[in-house]
This record gives sequence, structure tokens and C-alpha cells, in this order.
Amino acid sequence: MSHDRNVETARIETERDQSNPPQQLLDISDLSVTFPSQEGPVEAVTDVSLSIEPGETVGLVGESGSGKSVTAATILGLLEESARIDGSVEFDDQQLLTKTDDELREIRGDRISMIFQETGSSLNPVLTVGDQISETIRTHRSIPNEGISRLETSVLGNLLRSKSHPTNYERSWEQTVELFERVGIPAPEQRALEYPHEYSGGMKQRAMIAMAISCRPDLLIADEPTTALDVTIEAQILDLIDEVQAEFDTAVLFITHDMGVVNEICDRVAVMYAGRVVERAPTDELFAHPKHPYTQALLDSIPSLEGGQTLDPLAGQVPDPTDKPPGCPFGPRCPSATACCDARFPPEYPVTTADEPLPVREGGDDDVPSPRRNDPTGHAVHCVLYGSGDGLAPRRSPSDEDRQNADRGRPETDGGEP
Ligand SMILES: Nc1ncnc2c1ncn2[C@@H]1O[C@H](COP(=O)(O)OP(=O)(O)OP(=O)(O)O)[C@@H](O)[C@H]1O
Ligand code: NI
Repeated sequence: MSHDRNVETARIETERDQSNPPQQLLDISDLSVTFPSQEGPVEAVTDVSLSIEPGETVGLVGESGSGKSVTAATILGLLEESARIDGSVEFDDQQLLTKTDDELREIRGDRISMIFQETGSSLNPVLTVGDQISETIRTHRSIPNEGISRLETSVLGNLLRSKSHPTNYERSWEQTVELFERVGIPAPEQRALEYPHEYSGGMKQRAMIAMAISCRPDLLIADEPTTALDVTIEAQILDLIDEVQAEFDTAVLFITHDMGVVNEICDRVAVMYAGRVVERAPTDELFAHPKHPYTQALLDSIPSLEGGQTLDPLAGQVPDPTDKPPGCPFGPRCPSATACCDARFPPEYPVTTADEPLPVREGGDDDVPSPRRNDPTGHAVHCVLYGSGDGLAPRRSPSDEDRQNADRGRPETDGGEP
């Protein structure tokens, strides 16, 4: 018996090794997040799996309320205590969900940094921008603080810098000015002495990027960092993120609702809808062959490059998270929906290379095949089962053909997987 158990353990471990290759920097699997509320539990994130390799830029895209920020906050350990978290978030093979607040604080700002849209609230209004960044450097690069308080550093800053002997404060200040230069803040020595209210939105965002890269993080989480900026400044900030990403080999999780931004800087994309990832693919592939009707609708709603005109804005709204429909949450807005979509959520389904036999889900739902399985291409689709892609048919009952396709697994294959 014990022999059998060893064999079984070895098999499970081998499977785990294969399903969890060590080259992933971040590996989220089956993450669900539920908040308590007056109207009962609100599931903001459902069964999200997402991985990021070192140095890679992955976009997380979706409309407002799709669960992007909650996913990011979970990675960073910033959710309120009352939230229930299921699943796994591994960073560099360490499970983040079981870390203490202190351990997480150490990882944040040392290995994982973040930038947000609301830069204003991330910067302390009563400290100069330079002081805030140099303090971050002293804290996270383990340069001891020498017992100088915040107030003293502000008041004594110039004095300390004039000493011939470099102090830690002085060194961190020099590094701050270098970082300011690196992120394109003009007159960096002067600007470092100014307060946040003296900065424009774009300059604040540059300063936040300087702070975020001061620890040379392995992962940068950027949550809508350019949403509040005008398009010219946005383009500059995206270029900057791209540059520092290449220079420091930082992986980036880029959260946005803007497919145009995704196209600009992401290597791969995961599309979220109503708390779930509904499609994932390399960016080129996603733009060339979107599979999920929601992705198609998002792409159709990108303002055209020439005219800046919105072609086909997405009608309808994301379902109320306290009152999600039983079937596919996109069903009510989906041009390809059939009656099946109303009944139950179509399971995530990989788009595989042509001819590859599709495994049958063990103990799965009777007429819904579609196993969830390792997807080497990182490209999966939920609702291909009941029609998407070419078939923009009106809502209808499943045809015999649908059922046959369901039996086989997947109606169409384009075989164009990378
Ligand atoms: N602390 C919370 N308590 C209860 N519900 C929450 C909480 N935080 C988020 N939610 C809900 O979870 C869902 C997902 O929110 P989230 O902020 O992740 O969306 P998002 O995709 O980041 O949207 P946006 O583009 O507007 O930032 C929303 O319905 C939101 O109301
Ligand atoms: Ni958000």
C-alpha cells in the first residue's frame, strides 16, 4: 500500500512540476475573492488563473467592475480583512496568500511595486517629492536611516547634503535625483525639493514610476496608471514604462480598460468580464483572432486610429455582482448567445492546435464537455462551445449541430495557435 502511495505522490508531484513551471514569476491559480455585503456575499473575482514570466508585460483588461483592481489588490495583500480569498497566488514560488502583513510589506516595495491612477493620494502632500522617494530608497535598500526623523530630514536636507562626507541621506538623495533624471523629470534637483501640489499629473506619474523602480522590483503592478492623463502625456508615460521595463527587466501587470493601451505595451493579455478571465492570448493573436464575443466587442469599441471615433460602443452593462445571472454573465449582451448560455456558465476552454484530441472532463457536467486543463499556449476561451467568432447569430436554442460540437468539444479550430 505504502508503495502505491509513494507512486501516487510521485505522480502528483510530477504533475505539479509540469503544471507549475519554475520560470513563472507570478502564478495565480483559481483565485476567487468574495466580499461580505448587506445583500449577501459579493464574488468580485471568480476562478482567475494568470501567470507572468520574468520581464514580461501582461495586460489585464476589462470594463469597470470586472475585478481587475481586486485581483491586483489580492496580489499585493491589500484587501480588507473581511474579504474571503480562495485559490493560490505564488510569487517566485512563495505562496503570498499565507504571508503575514509584515512579510507582505517587505515584498511590496522591495520585489513588487505598484503605480495607480490616483497618484495624488499615493504621495504625501506635506513632504517634498524628493524626500518621499529618498526615504523609500533608504527603507528598502537597507541603507540604515541613522535615526533621522522625517521632520529632521526635511529641515536638515540641505545641510546634510552640503557635508563633504556622504551620509545615507545624501546618497539616497543623489539616487533620487538620478531616478528623476531617468524618468524624464526636468531640472531634477530643483523638482525633488518641490511638493506634490507643484507637480502636474504627468510629472506626478513620472515621480511615482521613479519611486516604484527605486527598489528595482521584479514585478510592477500598474493599475490604470494613465487613465487620468491626456493622450500625449499618456503616450509618454507608456513609453517610459516600456523603457524602464526593458532596462530593469521588470515584469509588468498592466491593468487597463483600454485595448489601445494594451496593444501598445503588452506581450500577452487576459480579458476579464464579471470577475472571470474569459480569454487570454498573446497580444498580436488576440487582436488578429479574438475568440470571445466580449473581446470582439471590446476591440470594436476602440476609437479608430485615424478619426478617433468610437466605432461600436459596447451596449449594456456589466451585471450587478450581487445579482449575477446563472449562466454566462456576458449572455445578456452577447450577439452569439444561445439558450444554453442562459442556463450555465460555459467552462473555460482552451484553443488548441488543430487535430489535437480534446480530453474529456472527469466527472464533469453531463452535456458540457470542455475540460479545464493546462493550456500551453496560454490561450483559453469560455464560450466557444456555444458559438462565437464567426457566428454572430441571434439568441437561439441550441441546434443539433451545437450539441454535436459540444460532444466533440469545440466547434471550430483555426489551428493558428502560436
Ligand atoms: N471592498 C469591496 N467590497 C465590496 N465589493 C467590492 C469591494 N471592492 C470591489 N468590490 C466590487 O468588486 C467588483 C470588481 O471591482 P474592481 O475594483 O476590481 O473592478 P475593476 O475591474 O478594477 O474596475 P475599474 O475599471 O472601475 O477600476 C465591483 O463590482 C466592485 O463593486
Ligand atoms: Ni480598477
